[in-house]
Amino acid sequence: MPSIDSVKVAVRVRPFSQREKDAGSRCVISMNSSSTSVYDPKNPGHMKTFTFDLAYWSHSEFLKDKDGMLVSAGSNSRYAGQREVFRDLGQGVLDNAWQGYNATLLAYGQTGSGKSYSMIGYGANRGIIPVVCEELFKPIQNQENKQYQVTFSMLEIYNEQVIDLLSETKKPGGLKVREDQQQGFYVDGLKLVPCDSYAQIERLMEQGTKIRTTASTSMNATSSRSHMVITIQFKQVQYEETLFPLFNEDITKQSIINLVDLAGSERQKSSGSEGDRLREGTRVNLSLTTLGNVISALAEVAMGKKVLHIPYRDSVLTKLLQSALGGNSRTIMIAAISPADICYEETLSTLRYAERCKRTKKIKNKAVINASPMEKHIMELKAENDKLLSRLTGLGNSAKTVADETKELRCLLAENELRIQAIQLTWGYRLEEARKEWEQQYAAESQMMETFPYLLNINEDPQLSAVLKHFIQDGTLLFSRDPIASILSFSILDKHATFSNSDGKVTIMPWEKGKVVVNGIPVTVKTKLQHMDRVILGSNSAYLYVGFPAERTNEDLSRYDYDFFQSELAAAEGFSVDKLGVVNKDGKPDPSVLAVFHDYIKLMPLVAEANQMSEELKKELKLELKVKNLALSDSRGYDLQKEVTVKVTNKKTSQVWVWSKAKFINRKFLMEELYQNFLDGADVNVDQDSDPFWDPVEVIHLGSAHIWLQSLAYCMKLEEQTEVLNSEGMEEAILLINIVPCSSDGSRAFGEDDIVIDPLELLGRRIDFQIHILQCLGI
Ligand SMILES: Nc1ncnc2c1ncn2[C@@H]1O[C@H](COP(=O)(O)OP(=O)(O)OP(=O)(O)O)[C@@H](O)[C@H]1O
Repeated sequence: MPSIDSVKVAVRVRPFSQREKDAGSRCVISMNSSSTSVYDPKNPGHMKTFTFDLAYWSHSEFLKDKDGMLVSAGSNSRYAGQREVFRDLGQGVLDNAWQGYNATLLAYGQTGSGKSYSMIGYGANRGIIPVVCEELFKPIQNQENKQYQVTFSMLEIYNEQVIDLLSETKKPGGLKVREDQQQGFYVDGLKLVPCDSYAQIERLMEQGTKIRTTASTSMNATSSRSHMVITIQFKQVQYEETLFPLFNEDITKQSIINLVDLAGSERQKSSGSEGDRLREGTRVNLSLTTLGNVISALAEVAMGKKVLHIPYRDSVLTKLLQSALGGNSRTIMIAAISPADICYEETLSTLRYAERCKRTKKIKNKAVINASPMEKHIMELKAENDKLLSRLTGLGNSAKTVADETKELRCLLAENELRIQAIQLTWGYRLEEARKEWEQQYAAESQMMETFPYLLNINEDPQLSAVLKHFIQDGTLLFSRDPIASILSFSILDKHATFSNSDGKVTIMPWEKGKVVVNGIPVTVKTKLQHMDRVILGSNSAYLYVGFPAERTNEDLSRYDYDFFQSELAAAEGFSVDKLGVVNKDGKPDPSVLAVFHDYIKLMPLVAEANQMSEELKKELKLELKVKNLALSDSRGYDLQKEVTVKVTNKKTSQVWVWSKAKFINRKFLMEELYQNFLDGADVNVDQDSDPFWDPVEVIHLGSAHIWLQSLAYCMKLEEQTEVLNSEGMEEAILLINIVPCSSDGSRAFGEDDIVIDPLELLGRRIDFQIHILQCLGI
């Protein structure tokens, strides 16, 4: 009997991050039973309320217990920890699996909103995936007369390519998604590893995370741009005593559990970049956009509208999740949100997305108890043997022809029995092989760690940090793009740097043009490394150097996170919180200054990568981060006094334009797409209108400045002045000018140190200046 079930939606709000705390963020979320309200920080009276199946308050009222678990602080606390979330959502997935139903769990939300925390977890706070896997094996160990077959697979979808996270061999272009009448869509060649214990799954997840980290570095992307799909196939096999031993096995149920950690949702439309003409064209995350379209179409169906086409086939993710979304699976979505006012727009869009999912509830997926193709095959063979047996029994022994037929039937019977045996043997054999493989890998790494110094990768995504180790064995290690060295990284040159390990010392020697930074300082000569040195190779590959075992103490490696590396680099380049100035009465930096600082260090590696891509693609551009002073209160009502922008200079024509942070991030995705095509050998000659590096719309050439006299309601503020040589070799000034409305009394809303230029003054000098208007606020 098919069971009718629906899509379940839960929302979870996390605690403030350090950045949000530093920036003095306010919480804009409140929860009451299953309803979640979000307040507009710019218009506090305005509130929007959503109702989902479940709402988890994980923002406050918690404490850390002795094992490091976050638990509720007292009996009145509303805090929902990992245990509560598992109880409501994970347990259901498990129960489904035991009953033979498919189940799918999706986590949706902007980068850093807590998707991985809920799905995978951090340290003692284990998420749904590990607990589901562990719990799955518990009853298994206590049962007799039953065999349970669990296979595990882990894949990543990045830019519509499927990467097998359990396979060391990387297929160019990724694995293919194919369609089969019976199975639907499946990934051809995906490694399905048989498992018989939770420990094994834990190791596989570790291994998968390593490959994910390598892939994320080589593809020049953080994990927040890829979807991770873990699939567990769970098969229950019952043994029954029968007269014929080979017919003992009876496969009862099979369930497929998909656990999906989706890419950061803000990538759908990099908010704040709406005005950008290139935004619509972005295919940065086709899968996430298509998922939204599929959900919308399903929601329309649910509302009784006629929908001719549900676009499952438009992306890899929706192909793989087709049955989960509209068919044979029970589906749960967790919408992860940040509590902070600065994330208001993203939070609202996450909740709207979740609301659309909720509407698809009415679709009522038809969950059906499954039988696998292999089981079907065994059943067919058994059925055939049943027939052969009854024919055999019906035959007498007398006539010769009958004797011949009997012989033939017995042969067929034996053949089928052997086939059944082969299928059944495969499982045990595969299980043993898989176990041997991971044991070997584990032993090899442990031994290396006890012998050699190594480089530990540091990633922006905490899930992917400190998972890769590059051992520096006796002799030399060449860091290169060579895949054999398993260091495939963007902006790492064919010959980048050489590490040498001799006489108990490790040194690094950059090759010509190979960018190497140690502890924030660029190095060009052979340099000795000390235990815990921070090494950045190329534009953005960060590693912590862990010295010889004798040098190690019990230091806390987690202190050297990605932000630490970037802050150190920024400080070495002369940028620090102190330099930004603004302090409060208590002498502490103003939260807005901290926010600008965090933005700056977050954008630094991205700008370095963009410059690297520009160089390789011969775009002749120079990108630089600039901290811009905003008016104390500007037309957008921002109370920030500073903002980070990216200034782009065309080195050939000296044209200059400035991108907002959001626009730069959006453009950077598009640059990466172009760069990936370049790496794949495709033609990357695009016209200027579709060139993500180029931004002619933003550059307004004023042949003369007199147009500004038409409206004296605006003032111009000189941001920066650059002297350049024009095509005739004459010195020319480029003024970066910010235009803001004058306040009503005619005074200008600028800080004391700002140079405010009068349009009239410009008019007098129009012949001497080529003027690029960079931002026209409020116009
Ligand atoms: N419920 C929670 N309780 C405590 N800390 C949390 C919670 N949710 C998230 N965090 C913390 O917030 C940070 C960001 O969370 P997480 O890595 O899960 O985000 P994400 O949405 O998966 O981001 P990405 O898209 O980059 O993978 C982490 O440091 C995590 O420990």
